[in-house]
Amino acid sequence: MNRLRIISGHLCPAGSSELRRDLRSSACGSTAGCSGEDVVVVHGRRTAIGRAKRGGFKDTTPDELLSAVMTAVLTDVGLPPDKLGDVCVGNVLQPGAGALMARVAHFLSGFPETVPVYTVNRQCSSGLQALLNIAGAIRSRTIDLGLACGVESMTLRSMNNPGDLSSRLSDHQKARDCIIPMGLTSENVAERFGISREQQDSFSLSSHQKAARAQNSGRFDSEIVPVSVTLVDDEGRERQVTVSKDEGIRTGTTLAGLSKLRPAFKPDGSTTAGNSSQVSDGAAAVLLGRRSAVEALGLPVLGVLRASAVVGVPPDMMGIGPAVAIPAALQQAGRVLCGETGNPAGESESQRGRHRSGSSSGMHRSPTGGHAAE
Ligand SMILES: CC(=O)SCCNC(=O)CCNC(=O)[C@H](O)C(C)(C)COP(=O)(O)OP(=O)(O)OC[C@H]1O[C@@H](n2cnc3c(N)ncnc32)[C@H](O)[C@@H]1OP(=O)(O)O
Repeated sequence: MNRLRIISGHLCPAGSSELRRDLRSSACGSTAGCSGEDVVVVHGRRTAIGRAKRGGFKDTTPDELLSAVMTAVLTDVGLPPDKLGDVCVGNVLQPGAGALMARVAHFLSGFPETVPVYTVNRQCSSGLQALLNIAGAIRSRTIDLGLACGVESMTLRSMNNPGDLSSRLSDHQKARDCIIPMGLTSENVAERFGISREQQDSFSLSSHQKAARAQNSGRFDSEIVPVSVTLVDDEGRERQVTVSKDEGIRTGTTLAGLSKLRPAFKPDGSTTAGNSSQVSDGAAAVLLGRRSAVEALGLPVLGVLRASAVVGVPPDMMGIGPAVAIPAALQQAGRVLCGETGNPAGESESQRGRHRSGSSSGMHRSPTGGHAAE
């Protein structure tokens, strides 16, 4: 709820101040202005985010991580699994986008075979796509209740295998751009939008500081499902640990420390281990339903899904996706970001037009789309 309050504080109503109040009341599950057909969020849990290859989940398979959150969400609200109309799992790296892994997790969680499960891969926004798929099935009345999940073990799978691609790739620039390593797409964004190393480091510092404050004051505790796992050390010795804290947060981060780090992807670049997104292992699950069905079962309502948007962006700077998709989702919901001119990072109108007409289909290392839901 606190996060929803903070996010709603970033929004300016497109028309009147009444809209801001509407967002808050619907986020609180109030019935004011609501319909029984609303797609509502009932509950959600996640694992801690583990450091890939060196963290608490390095020896844990993703079906176990997924099963931990699937089980916790239903147990918390007392919902028998046979009430679920469908389960959708977002995954990028596991073979077959994790289809086998998801069905195994499903049975490890005690779900009956009559409840279906499928997986979806929309690169970085695969978990969000799972949520929108479940929401779409609720809206079309295919199901009443569904579980949307996301899971990744970056320890067990590599991002660096592009698979089988056409030799004609080299003839087409956009196609060629799809295999640019993500670190270099980050360098492209920094260069093209003039985001200096200092700006990246100071954003990273403030992100670590905020996350550390939240962790230390226990704000993440209720959303994290503690997972007990076996860890194997370098000598092959096993020990049991319970992972319940995010491992990527560095409480001792300083600007001086960040500024000493070498560029990770390009000798004269500005993306470093300190200001990059990290390589992680973890899982999350969210229970969604039609308001009428949710209320009939006496389940809580955390929020309402009002709008969403998917927008394609150029593959050589795929990281700008959210800057284009969030305003599009807000526009659909009749809201705008405070100070937002609809122009991500100072692009020209013609650039934006090109992005929007771009493909939204994901490619191996360079996702091409942005994704947002409100
Ligand atoms: C939508 C999307 O997110 S798409 C993007 C998907 N994700 C990616 O592409 C991942 C991009 N990131 C990466 O590939 C990796 O994080 C890399 C290559 C940049 C760095 O990988 P690693 O070397 O494993 O990073 P790691 O976190 O271990 O840090 C390496 C060193 O940098 C230094 N360092 C990292 N963070 C900090 C910090 N905040 N302050 C000071 N030093 C730091 C430390 O010396 C650290 O070594 P230590 O852990 O032994 O102390």
